[in-house]
Amino acid sequence: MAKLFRAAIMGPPGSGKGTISQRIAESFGLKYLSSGHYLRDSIAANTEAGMIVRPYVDRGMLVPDHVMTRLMLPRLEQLNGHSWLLDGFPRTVAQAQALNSLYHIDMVISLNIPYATLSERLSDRWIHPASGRVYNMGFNPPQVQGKDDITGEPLIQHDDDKPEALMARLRHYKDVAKPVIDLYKSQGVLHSFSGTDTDKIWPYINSLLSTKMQMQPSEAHQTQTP
Ligand SMILES: Nc1ccn([C@@H]2O[C@H](COP(=O)(O)OP(=O)(O)OP(=O)(O)O)[C@@H](O)[C@H]2O)c(=O)n1
Ligand SMILES: Nc1nc2c(ncn2[C@@H]2O[C@H](COP(=O)(O)OP(=O)(O)O)[C@@H](O)[C@H]2O)c(=O)[nH]1
Repeated sequence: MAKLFRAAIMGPPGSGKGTISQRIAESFGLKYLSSGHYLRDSIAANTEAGMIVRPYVDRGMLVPDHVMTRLMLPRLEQLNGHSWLLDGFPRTVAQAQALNSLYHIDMVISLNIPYATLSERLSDRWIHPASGRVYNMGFNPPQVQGKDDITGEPLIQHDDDKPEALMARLRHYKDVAKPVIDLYKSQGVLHSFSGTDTDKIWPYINSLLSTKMQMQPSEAHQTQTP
């Protein structure tokens, strides 16, 4: 059986995590698990998890670590036997440590995108809430304006994508993400990408994943251990 590959993607809001994750999932067959989509779906469906996390998500606050790990780790258990890519989890060092205690993470992709680019992208971001499919009116517009390509259902914009909310989200992201990035750097699995265009960054990520996913477990282990 091929070696399972476990990866996570990090980056500020609007950095292209969702867009790149969709490409990775399609090109490499990894299961894509976005904690943000999961939380929003749970809230929309009024599940028990949704009711617990709603007060935090509605205020743009982070859900406490013990709640996040209690929700996400069983989801990963359901993906047993699959390679996966996580987006939005782990968000904090405590979440990364909880994940590390159960799984070996092969690769963490970190996206560094300038603030002006993030702000421009998010003001144009439209989402299909049921699937998490992401559109941008300039970069990847839907075939029919305001409608999801696959289902034809209406697209929505998130309130917190407005420029006035973005600066605070970004500052918060930097504070929380830095120690997580440092942790993965110290484990030798961090790969950072900078730029203003997803289409220019994507070939590098594509080729990195092609190389890493072809490696035998013993080779992969040697490169990842500092
Ligand atoms: N580990 C996580 C992931 C998500 N959230 C909550 O879920 C919301 C949405 O998460 P996400 O979709 O990851 O969105 P943002 O980080 O806000 O933005 P983006 O998708 O643009 O990166 C966050 O605001 C936060 O309230 C959380 O508390 N802890
Ligand atoms: N103009 C432009 N928009 C992009 C690019 N890459 C992604 N986007 C759009 O920018 C927005 C944010 O991307 P998304 O993948 O949702 O980022 P995330 O918040 O990190 O998950 C979406 O509307 C994307 O369609 C790019 O290279 N150029």
